[in-house]
Amino acid sequence: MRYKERYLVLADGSVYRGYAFGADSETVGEVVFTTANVGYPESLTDPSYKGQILVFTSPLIGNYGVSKEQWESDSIQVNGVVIFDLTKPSHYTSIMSLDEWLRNQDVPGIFRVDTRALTIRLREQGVIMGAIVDDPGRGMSMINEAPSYDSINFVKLVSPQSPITYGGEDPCIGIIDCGVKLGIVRELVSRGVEVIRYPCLMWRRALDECDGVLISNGPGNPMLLTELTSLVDDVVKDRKPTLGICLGHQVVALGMGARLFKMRYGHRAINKPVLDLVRNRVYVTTHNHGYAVDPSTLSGTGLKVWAIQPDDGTVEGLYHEKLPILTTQFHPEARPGPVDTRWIFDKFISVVKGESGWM
Ligand SMILES: NC(=O)CC[C@H](N)C(=O)O
Repeated sequence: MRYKERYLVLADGSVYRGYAFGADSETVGEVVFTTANVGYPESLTDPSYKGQILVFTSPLIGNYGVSKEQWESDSIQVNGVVIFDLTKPSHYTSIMSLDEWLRNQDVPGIFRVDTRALTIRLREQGVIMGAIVDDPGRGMSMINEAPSYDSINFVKLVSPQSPITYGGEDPCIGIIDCGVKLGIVRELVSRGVEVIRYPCLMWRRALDECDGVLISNGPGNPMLLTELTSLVDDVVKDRKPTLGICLGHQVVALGMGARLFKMRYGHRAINKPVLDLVRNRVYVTTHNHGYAVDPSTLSGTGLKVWAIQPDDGTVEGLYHEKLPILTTQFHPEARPGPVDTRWIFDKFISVVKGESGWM
């Protein structure tokens, strides 16, 4: 089979040549990379990647195909996919190839890109807008016409329209769903509790109806979510046990008065060490974020750092001195990734039941 040529054009004018796979369409998005060497179905369906073109640094992607249990939402969420080598799948659970899946879901991919050169570019100069196109001449005008990634409220696009209930026993956990990964829902459901996902602007109902709330992960620039600061005010007022994951961690920090910043190229990986400063332990964790909390702005917020990323010192976890609030910048549900931090869900439920405190 002959593949047609396709191009990844970056906003700085650089052009990477490759071949087309997936949908026969073109796209624009923020170009980011993940170093995860497995878990491509989970990453591609993670709503936190909405609006981004995802580059896999691992050279072989697609070798075990796609199966439904791996999906973190009901569709592919990335705008486009960049890989080095595309292979035919071989796995007993696979129902289709990566190529077919992207085609079915109208998501374009490009393979045989020099992903090492591209990743060095993104690491050194930072993430950047880009386009996957068949005609490289069109790339720059598409990028110029598209709104920049940082200016779009993607949470609105991935938050559910109405509550979704999963059966279970007391206590009830309300997920304030800014684009929750199904892995987080599964972690809670598997512990036998009642779980309700609420549209993220319906937090008042979540706080009224549930015993504890989880503010979920989600896509885009958290600094645009100013309406969610009222959610944090209500969490403070109600004193309900709260867990914030990734975007949820950023929303809590923002609502408490801390500031956030955009990282040069973020953390997207399944093997990032996180140092637990309270327990003096290191966990290997899953990450997908491009923004982080500025630790110099935490004084006076009541928030304290309990975990950091030892390579660059980024804040990885916060807790409140007086209120039952804990947050993680990393993903305790993993999906994909190691399960070192699943205990956070056990702890959350015991805090909600009043059996222990967070720390
Ligand atoms: N996984 C997430 O929740 C990502 C949060 C936010 N969109 C960021 O990139 O930092």
